[in-house]
Amino acid sequence: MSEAMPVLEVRGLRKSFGAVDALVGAELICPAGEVTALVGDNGAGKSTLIRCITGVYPPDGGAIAFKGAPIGFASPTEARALGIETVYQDLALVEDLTVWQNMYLNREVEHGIGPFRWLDRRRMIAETEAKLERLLVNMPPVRAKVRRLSGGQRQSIAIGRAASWGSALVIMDEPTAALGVRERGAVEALIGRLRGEGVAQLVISHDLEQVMRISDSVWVMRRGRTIARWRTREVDRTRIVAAIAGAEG
Ligand SMILES: Nc1ncnc2c1ncn2[C@@H]1O[C@H](COP(=O)(O)OP(=O)(O)OP(=O)(O)O)[C@@H](O)[C@H]1O
Repeated sequence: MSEAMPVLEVRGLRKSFGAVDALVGAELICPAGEVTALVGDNGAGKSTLIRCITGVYPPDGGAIAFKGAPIGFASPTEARALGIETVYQDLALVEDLTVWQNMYLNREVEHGIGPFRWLDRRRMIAETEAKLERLLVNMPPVRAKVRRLSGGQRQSIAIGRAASWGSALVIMDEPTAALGVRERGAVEALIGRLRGEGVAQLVISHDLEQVMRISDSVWVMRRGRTIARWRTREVDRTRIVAAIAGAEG
């Protein structure tokens, strides 16, 4: 399908919850520098697939390879350590903290040795500015509390944070579902910029217009299975809709 190096490759993934077979043969390839769209009806298995990739759920069968090496993530921490970051719909930002504090949440930089340690506030502020300025069009003040930011700014901060930590793969669950047209445009621009930097991005979206605008390939899931995959430029919306509904594949 693609000439680019696959950062992530999923083969025949299976996962059941009791009697519910959530995944019965999921496939996925996410190449570097590409936006891979994952689509499918409610309950198709998209979230379960992402949770298996990121170590939240152990799969029952199948294989996941990251940069060509097989992985069996035991925890989300391991996935993060390898460079897989996920932006969930709730964004995991702390409203009462500033932009820079959110950027360094659980990754605080300290000065000094032994008991004589303190947070290197100045460095964290400067680095947040440097990292986000490169990616964001309308950069909010890094000292502003997240509570005061617009929905689009929050989403951009969450994606920017995910991308800033040397991530090879950024996974986004409905990144613009709650946004207006302009804010959606800003987030899509950010996704475009990350693509230019060689980051592999996996985007779950119900918005097929958006899928056509931003993705390089589209993977369709239905009832736990990958049933279709295309290069985006070689498919149209009608065919994707038909596949989601089960008329194809
Ligand atoms: N923790 C769980 N326990 C039991 N069943 C689950 C669990 N998580 C998901 N399922 C079931 O697995 C199937 C796949 O669900 P999943 O959430 O992965 O679909 P989805 O494609 O992400 O849907 P949506 O677009 O609504 O988020 C569904 O039948 C769902 O009810």
